[in-house]
Order: sequence, then structure tokens, then C-alpha cells
Amino acid sequence: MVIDVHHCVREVFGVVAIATDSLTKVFDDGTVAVDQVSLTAGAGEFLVLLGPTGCGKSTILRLVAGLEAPSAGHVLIDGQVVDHLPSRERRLAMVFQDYALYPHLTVAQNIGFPLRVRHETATDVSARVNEVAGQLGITPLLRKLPGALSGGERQRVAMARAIVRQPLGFLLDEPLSNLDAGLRAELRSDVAALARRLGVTTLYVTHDQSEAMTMADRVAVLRRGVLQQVGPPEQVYNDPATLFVAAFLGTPRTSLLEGAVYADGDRVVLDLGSQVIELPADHPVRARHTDRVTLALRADALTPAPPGHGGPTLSGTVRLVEHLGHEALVHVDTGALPTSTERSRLEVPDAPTLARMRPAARPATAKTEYGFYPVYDPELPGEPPTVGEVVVRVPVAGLPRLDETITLAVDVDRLLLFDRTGARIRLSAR
Ligand SMILES: Nc1ncnc2c1ncn2[C@@H]1O[C@H](COP(=O)(O)OP(=O)(O)OP(=O)(O)O)[C@@H](O)[C@H]1O
Repeated sequence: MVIDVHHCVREVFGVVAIATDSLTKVFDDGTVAVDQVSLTAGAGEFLVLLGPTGCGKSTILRLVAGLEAPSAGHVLIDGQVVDHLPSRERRLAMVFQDYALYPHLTVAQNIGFPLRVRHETATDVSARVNEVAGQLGITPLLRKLPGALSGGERQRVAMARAIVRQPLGFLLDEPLSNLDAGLRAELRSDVAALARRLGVTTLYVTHDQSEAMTMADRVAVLRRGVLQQVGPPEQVYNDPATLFVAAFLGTPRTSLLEGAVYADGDRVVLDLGSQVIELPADHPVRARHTDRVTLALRADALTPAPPGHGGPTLSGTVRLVEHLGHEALVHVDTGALPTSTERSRLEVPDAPTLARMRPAARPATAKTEYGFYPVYDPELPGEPPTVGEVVVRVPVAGLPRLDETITLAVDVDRLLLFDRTGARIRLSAR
């Protein structure tokens, strides 16, 4: 009788949790790449590590894989500390963005490679390779060489090679980043579905928020090696704990504006300097009278105000209309003071945003009736951005013209406010 060793292992170990406990990595040059990160990917969970470039995502993966030694803290697999275990004994399969397929081996030989180095019989290797190729829909490719494959096919072969050993966990480091956008979107669901079908605990690294949002059971957002927030995608998006998380998650980019709260008789307003947003008189932010705040506004908090709209509004001048087909992204200059990157801690504004900010040298905002006179904190380095822009999605049927003044309805339930430290001001009425 032939016993399938791998199936036995899976049955004995089952699906396992992968965890880090105060994991810290300081490289020899003093770089603190990972700073006391405690995270758990539950058994069978698809956990995505998300953050800007350099935030320590790959280093966490390498520490979990055993390719780097932690400076402090621990890695746990199935509740057991594995710090002493060499990489190969951790039974975790890693897939990198470059796949690292052997160019002179066929697809079948590439997939079977991890089994052959364990001296399994040719019959067993072949059976397992065929099984995995079938699972991934790549059986027709088995005789080809990697050079004859498309990017997406190569990616599937790399996944096949990772699962052939029936690992206890997958560690995937931006495995889709070398593919074009269309294929990436297609493979996203494939990879997530495969991991779920196999029930394998997965740590998936990406800096692409839409990838994280569509694939993850939970997302862990990192900044400079420090864990900011962990939760299901919709929770992290809708209920960000910090200004950084609110700013990092948002397509189009979340707008950040400086403001102050004023509660005056039966009025409660957010004073942006150039204008005020009138809030309902019983709005809980009333308790924050005179506080300086940062307002994070995403496109989904704004709509062009219909005639006679009675709720909170924000107005501004149309500066840019980006056509997306059935709708357009309309960039509206509110005259308010944008939040500096030093305060938001969002260190990598994209090039188009920067390019738009710089040439539009224009003094930001004037003093309002409530006396909020926004100025940049003198201790903050760098040149302040000059345009307090918000972005709204508008159906093509009702597009405004450039330089037109438009009024936007603000969804109060989607107002995200943050204090001077970047911590969320939670409004109990939400
Ligand atoms: N061997 C090393 N020696 C010194 N510093 C390193 C080393 N490897 C990584 N770093 C630094 O550690 C920090 C985290 O790097 P890491 O590769 O983990 O980031 P990342 O979030 O995966 O970024 P990316 O998305 O660009 O891959 C960075 O500042 C990086 O420059």
C-alpha cells in the first residue's frame, strides 16, 4: 500500500496559525525595519500586510520564513516558537515577485523540484505534479520551458511549485507585481481562491491597496515597521484608527484638510479657514470646541449637492476633470489648507499629486468668521503644499466646467476627523 506522506502530515498538523510576537528587526546599519510587530494569521486565514515601500513588509515575511533572524521577539507556528528552526523545517512556502523558476527545467520539472530534492520517487513526484497542475489549470504547460510562458502562466507555475510540498503556510511577497494591470486583477482572485480552497494560512505582502482590499480576510497596515491597524478590509477602510491609515487607503487619494471645530450657540462648524462646513447642531464633535483637527475626505463622502440641498456642504473651484468613461473624477480646490505629509505621515505622495501641488503657487486660505487662520506648524520641515483639493465622482451627464464653482454635499457619517497626534477623533454618534 502506498501511503501519501503529505496528506498524513496535513491531517496530523491540520491548518495552523502563523504569528509574530513583538517581532523586531534592526539591521546592522541601524535601520529599524520591523518594530515590535505582534500579528496573528489565524488557521486558514488570508492576512495581507499592506504599507508603502520600505515599511518592513518583506522583512516580516523573511523573518517568518526563517531567512532572517529577529533582533528581538518571536515567530510562532501553530502556537510553537520556531525561532530555532531553520527555514526548511518551518514548512512554509514562499513565492516572490520574480518567481525564480529554473529556466532550463520544464514546468513539470520546476514544480517537482522541491520533491526531488527530498528524494521522492519519480512516480510519486509525477503524480503530485499532475495533481497540482490540475488544481491550477496548467496541465497543458507541463512540457514547456519557463521562457515560453506568459507572466501570468509563470506566476501560476511558481504557485504550483509552492503548494506541491503541501506547506503549512504560504508567504507571498508581491507575487503579482510584475504583471500588467488586467492580468493582476484576474490573478488576484485566482490566488486568493486557491489559498482558501487549500485552506492554507497565508501572509501576503503588497503595497497595492486594491489588491489588499479584494484579497484579504484581514489587512495589517504598516508604517515604518510599526503596525498601525489590523482588521477586515471594510473596517480598516471605513473606520481608520489613524490619519496615516485614512490617508493611505483611498482611491482616488484621500484629501486631508486642516480645520478647527467651533460650537457657537446652536451651530457646530468645521472651520477650514476658507469656508466652514456646517454640521448638525447636535453633532458630537461639539464637545471638541476650538480643537484643531485634520479632516480626511474621500470621494465617497462627497457628491455634487442637488438644488435645495439642506445638509452640510463644501464648495470650491473645479481645477481638473479626469474622465474615467461612465464617470469622471472632479478635483475641486476648496481654498482650505492641505495637511502636510509630515503631519499625515504619508511620506510618498505620488508624482502627479506632487506635480499638481508645486506649480499652483497660491496663498492658501483666508481667515473666516470663526477666526481659524490656518498656518503650517513652523517646526514642520519642507515646503507646504498649496492647494486644499478634494475629489468627487461625477456622472458624465452632469460634468461641471473647469473653473466653475461647485457645491458638494458632505456625508456627515463619512467625515473622518483626527487630532493633532494623528489619532482618530471617534464620534460616538457614528
Ligand atoms: N539587509 C538590509 N540591510 C539594511 N537595511 C535593510 C535591509 N533590508 C531591508 N532594509 C531596510 O529595511 C526597511 C524595510 O525594508 P522591506 O524590504 O522590509 O520593506 P518593504 O515594505 O517590503 O518595501 P518594498 O515594498 O519596497 O519591498 C527599508 O528601510 C529597507 O531599506
